[in-house]
Amino acid sequence: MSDPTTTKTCLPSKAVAETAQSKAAVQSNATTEATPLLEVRHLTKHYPGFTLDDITFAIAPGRITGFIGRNGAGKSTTLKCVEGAVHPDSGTIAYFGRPFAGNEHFAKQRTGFELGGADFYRTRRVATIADVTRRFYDHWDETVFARYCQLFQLDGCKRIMDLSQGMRVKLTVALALSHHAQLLILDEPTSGLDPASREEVLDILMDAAHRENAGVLFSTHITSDLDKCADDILYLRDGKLVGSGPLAAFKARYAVAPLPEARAADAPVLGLRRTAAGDSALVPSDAGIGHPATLEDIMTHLPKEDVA
Ligand SMILES: Nc1ncnc2c1ncn2[C@@H]1O[C@H](COP(=O)(O)OP(=O)(O)OP(=O)(O)O)[C@@H](O)[C@H]1O
Repeated sequence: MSDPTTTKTCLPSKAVAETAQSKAAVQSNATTEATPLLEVRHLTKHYPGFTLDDITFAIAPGRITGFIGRNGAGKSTTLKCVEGAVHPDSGTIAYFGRPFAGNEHFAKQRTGFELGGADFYRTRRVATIADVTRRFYDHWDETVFARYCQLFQLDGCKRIMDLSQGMRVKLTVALALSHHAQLLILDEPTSGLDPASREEVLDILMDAAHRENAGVLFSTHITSDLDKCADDILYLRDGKLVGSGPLAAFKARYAVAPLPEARAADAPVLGLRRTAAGDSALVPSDAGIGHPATLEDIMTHLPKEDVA
């Protein structure tokens, strides 16, 4: 890779000089393998007409968790509660073994959030956003940020409102990754990206997890994102967690068969999908019929009550 200092940015030279905080310093605070980076227990949030209902999960070091669910399932509400932007009605949130309440600064120094915040600063320039962000983080690494600016071709002189949607996503991912976070929490980081850029972002998340031992939690509607890189899955439906744990084990629970075959075998029909070839049914894999379900199959076979 070429010299990152040649990246086209408007970054103040003083900030550039404040380069290379020691990663070891961050990792000296690292938790043990046994301690989840993030532990959410019984999280509940009520809105009129919607309840995020008793959500419990944990994020471990070195693993990527894909957070999926249909529009309005409650993914962003969950992530905003975890970030502290929304106050839950009940439940507990702990980062690195410490309760979030009372330890927010500790948690945020070690966590990279990408929850769409850059959109609030539409008239500001990329370099200004970077400047504000670097002041907050004790372990901000200018070299890393410059490298991402170069990789993503981010122009520091541009205003947020003048960036494409994809460039905004790349900026927020770059900001999240530039302070040696041990945990990354990203809301739809690949939305609006072209396929090549999506691959770049996913590769970066995989590097963070598998080389740096960071934990990653990210929401997406793109099931191929998860097929590419997720170790674990959280599946929300109507505010309830209906699936969690290793992705392979989750998928192995399901099979897909033509509806008549499912009926003939007296298999429980968990979901239905209308196709040109006829109705297809999502069934438990131990029914012994059909073919293994893909994640896309599981997501697109609607619960029977939603189809009726
Ligand atoms: N501030 C709010 N006030 C009232 N209702 C809200 C608020 N924020 C979210 N909701 C509601 O909570 C529900 C879940 O929304 P949320 O944005 O968490 O879903 P999501 O899974 O992230 O959806 P999408 O995939 O479309 O982004 C929706 O019914 C939404 O209207």
